[in-house]
Amino acid sequence: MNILEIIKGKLIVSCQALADEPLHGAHIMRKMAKAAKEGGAVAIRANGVDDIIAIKEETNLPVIGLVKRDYKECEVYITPTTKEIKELISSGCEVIAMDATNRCHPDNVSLKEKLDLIHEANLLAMADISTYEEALFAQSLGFDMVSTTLSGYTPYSRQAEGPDVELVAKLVKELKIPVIAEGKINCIEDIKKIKEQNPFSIVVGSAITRPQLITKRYVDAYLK
Ligand SMILES: CC(=O)N[C@H](C=O)[C@@H](O)[C@H](O)[C@H](O)COP(=O)(O)O
Repeated sequence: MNILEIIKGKLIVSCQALADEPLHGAHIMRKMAKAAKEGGAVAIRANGVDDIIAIKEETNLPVIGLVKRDYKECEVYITPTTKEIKELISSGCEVIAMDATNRCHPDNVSLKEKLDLIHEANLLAMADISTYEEALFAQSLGFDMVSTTLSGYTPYSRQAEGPDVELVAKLVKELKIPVIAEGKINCIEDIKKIKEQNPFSIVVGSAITRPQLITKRYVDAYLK
C-alpha cells in the first residue's frame, strides 16, 4: 500500500523534541512513536535523521521526515536547504516535509528544484504552508500534498489559538492534492471541528508528545 492510502482518513502523530526540550533524543522519540502506534497512529512525523531511523526501526510505520535547522538571518527552519533534503533522502523516510512559505530560504535554490530532488529520489513531498496562496503555489509546482503546519507561524498568516479551521476548509474545497490538517490541534473538540472539513488526514503533535506543554495547560487551568 502506498503512504497516501495508509494515511487517508487516519491520524498521524508528530514525535519531535528539539535539543532544548526535556524529551530530546532518538531513544525517547522511538518510544514515543511506539506509544503513538499502539494508540492507532498510522504514520509518524519526525525531525532529524537519528530520530527517523530509530522510529522506523521501532515501529516500521511510514515517516514524514523533516530537518529543523536554523540559518543566520533566515526565518525558515523546516528543511530549509538542499543539504537537509539530501540528509532526509538517506534516512529512509517516505515523505519529505519542507517549508513552502513565501519567505526567503537560506540557499538560492528554488522550491521547484528542491521538489525535483525529492521526486528524483522517488519520495513524496509535503509542502508546509501558512496561507491559501502558498498552498496554491505549492500545488502548481507539483507538491504531492500540503499541510497547514505553518499557519500562525509566519507574520502574515492568521494569529490565533487553536487550529486554522477556515484555512483547512478552503484548501479542501479548492485544491486537487491532499490537504493535511496540522498545527494547534490540541483537544478532542479540535479534532471534531477539523474532521468536519474533510481533510485528507490529521497530524497531532504537542498535545500528544510534548508533556511539558500538556502539563502547563493543566497547571494554568488549575491556577486560574
Ligand atoms: C510550527 C512548527 O515548527 N511545527 C513543527 C513541524 O514539524 C512541529 O513542532 C509541530 O509539533 C507539528 O507541526 C504539529 O503541530 P502541533 O504540535 O501544534 O500539533
